[in-house]
Amino acid sequence: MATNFKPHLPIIDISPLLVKCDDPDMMDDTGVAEVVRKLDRACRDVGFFYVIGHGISESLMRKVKEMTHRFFELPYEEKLKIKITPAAGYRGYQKIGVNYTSGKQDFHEAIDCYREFKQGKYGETGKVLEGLNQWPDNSQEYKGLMDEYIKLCTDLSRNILRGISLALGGSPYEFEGEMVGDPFWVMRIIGYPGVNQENVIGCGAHTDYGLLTLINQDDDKTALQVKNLAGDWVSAIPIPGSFICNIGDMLKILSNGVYESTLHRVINNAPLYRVCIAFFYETNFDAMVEPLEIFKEKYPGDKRSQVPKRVVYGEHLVNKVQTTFAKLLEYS
Ligand SMILES: N=C(N)NCCCC[C@H](N)C(=O)O
Ligand SMILES: O=C(O)CCC(=O)C(=O)O
Ligand SMILES: [Fe+2]
Repeated sequence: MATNFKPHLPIIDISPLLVKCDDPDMMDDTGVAEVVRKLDRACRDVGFFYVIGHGISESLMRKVKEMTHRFFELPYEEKLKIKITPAAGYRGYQKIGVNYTSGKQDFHEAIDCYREFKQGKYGETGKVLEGLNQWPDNSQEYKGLMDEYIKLCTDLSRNILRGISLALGGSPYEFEGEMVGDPFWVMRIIGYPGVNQENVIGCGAHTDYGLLTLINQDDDKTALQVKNLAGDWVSAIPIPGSFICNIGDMLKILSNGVYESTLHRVINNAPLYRVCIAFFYETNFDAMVEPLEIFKEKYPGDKRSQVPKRVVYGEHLVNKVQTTFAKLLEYS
């Protein structure tokens, strides 16, 4: 890494927030107030930031990526043993070209996972995603590691959202009430072969669907690009040990449009295979998501900002999944 390296996205050390995150008066702490101020700036300016001081060990983050590289190195026949299908609740492995974004094929392969839930819990909408996550059966180790990782990412997301809740001028707990008390999560374990052409897109431009995303990416390739306020694509250069954190569609709605979900895409022009583990922290699956009263009062909105419409999160997710995999049956 060049010594004059200057990332385009803010870097936020959230350790002061984590120390105090169970104290309702955390905002009285000057360290917390400083983190909150930085979160507000980052969420208003670009909607993407690096998180350091997050308490998840760099060795665990690295192990997750190493095991993922090992999985994608397996022969296709092996990987296809845990193939994604509608009957499996859209959980499991998809080969390159199966995933579509805005009607175009993406150049990545992935394992998709969702929080598991009891059959029937979320009615007709939920049925689409019913099933158990699929892991290579010769690797209890991978599943065990990822279960631990998911637990840590869930706690971390909730704690970052306490800071974001304060940043919006609320109590620390605005994102833990009725709509978010039982958070759903999604995880995509993604592999992008290196390609030598500018026009092969690893993942087309999109916003994320939920509240908050935590991205754990390889340290030695730059591929994720973020659209900034000026409309330019800026690279999210890897910072070892950090997560890249970004805002999703549900946070935009809950915040009454004060924080935007930011467009991003992936182009891996490196000669090397890149992996990324994207963890998506979401609202309750069956939540009717609409701007929170407190933020409607604080930010009545001006003519520029369109007030976001309300949506049942599970319906938003299922719509996205079905569009993404509209061509799935042609591949099985
Ligand atoms: N769960 C989330 N956020 N997944 C993001 C995937 C984005 C690409 C997908 N093909 C799409 O068209 O949305
Ligand atoms: O590969 C990445 O860095 C990001 C992937 C992503 O944006 C997504 O899966 O939603
Ligand atoms: Fe994304």
